[in-house]
Amino acid sequence: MATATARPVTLLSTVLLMYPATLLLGSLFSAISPTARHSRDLSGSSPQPASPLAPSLATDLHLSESPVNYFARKNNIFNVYFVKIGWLWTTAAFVSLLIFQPLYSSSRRESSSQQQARFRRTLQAILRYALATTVWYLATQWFFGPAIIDRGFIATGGKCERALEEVGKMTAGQRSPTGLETLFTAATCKAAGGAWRGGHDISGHVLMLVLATGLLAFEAVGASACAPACVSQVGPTADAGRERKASDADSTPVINSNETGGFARTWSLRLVWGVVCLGWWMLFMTAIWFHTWLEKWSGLFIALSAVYAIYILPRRIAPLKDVVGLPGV
Ligand SMILES: CCCCCCCCCCCCCCCC(=O)SCCNC(=O)CCNC(=O)[C@H](O)C(C)(C)COP(=O)(O)O
Ligand SMILES: Nc1ncnc2c1ncn2[C@@H]1O[C@H](COP(=O)(O)O)[C@@H](OP(=O)(O)O)[C@H]1O
Repeated sequence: MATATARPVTLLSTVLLMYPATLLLGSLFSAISPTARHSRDLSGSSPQPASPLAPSLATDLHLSESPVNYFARKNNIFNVYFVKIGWLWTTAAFVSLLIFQPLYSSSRRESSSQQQARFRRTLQAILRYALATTVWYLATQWFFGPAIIDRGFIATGGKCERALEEVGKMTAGQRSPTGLETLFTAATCKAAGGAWRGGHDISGHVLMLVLATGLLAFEAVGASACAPACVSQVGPTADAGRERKASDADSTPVINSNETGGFARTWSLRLVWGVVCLGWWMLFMTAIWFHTWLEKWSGLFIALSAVYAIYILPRRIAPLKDVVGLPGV
């Protein structure tokens, strides 16, 4: 058992390297692509120096207003309907695994110990999802007030520029607006027409996309690895499946439900891998068009640490494994 889990640790850690590789590739593309260079030329009026190491292309260069590339627009359809509600897609894909993968739900007859094992496995999968969700939520949505990303931004000297000016004008002579900046989050700042500038703005896109694709990929690989064994266990449904092959004419309700199960199983995996692939593509786009190197890498660092802690560390630390489990085991 020890060797069975030890080998994948190295393999899985290596697979995680595809994330930094994606950011590197994106930054490289951004540096050498004539289109990206053209974007930088257009932004000559930007207050920020434009280089792959300098603050944000799209965030500061207003690519959403004069986009050269479709994916450099903040309002591109994939950003609006996929990334901006990315955790909803992640949740839907994850839930589809729980419902349709035989690892978690099975129509075959089981002993009570098998049922208990399945129940425990499902709870552990939900716990892994809850841990990843908590990281996402605290980092990007709420952390006893503004999210960690927003707090980090303000702590490193960032502020809501235009909005502060407005508030400053309104309250001139009455009270200092300086303290107000801590009241803002990136979302409220932008909603108030302000510009979120100055500090270290950890990329929420990178953080969420790495966390979501990591979570789904590990869970899908685990569920797929088990699928053949889970489905081919001897049992009434499995027997029916074999009969189905022998005689197509002899369809029974059990056989149909088996077929429906296979269809749902396949499509739930397709949904998961679809979300993972699109997530990776949008990560690549963020790497090319948005943020500074450091902001992308800090987003990556937080997300990869979480993925490592949830999916790889338990392979090394047995008590942790007993609690969160491993996908497919
Ligand atoms: C101390 C203990 C605290 C415990 C906290 C527990 C938190 C549990 C939260 C439970 C929420 C579960 C929600 C699950 C269902 C959903 O997914 S609904 C949410 C749908 N919303 C999204 O998917 C939003 C995703 N978008 C973002 O996160 C951001 O837009 C972004 C991608 C990070 C980018 O942000 P920008 O503003 O564009 O920079
Ligand atoms: N791949 C992508 N496609 C479109 N917009 C992106 C993007 N990656 C980042 N952005 C935009 O860049 C800004 C900073 O993103 P983040 O900090 O989450 O990485 C956000 O702008 P808005 O907040 O104005 O929508 C976000 O929508």
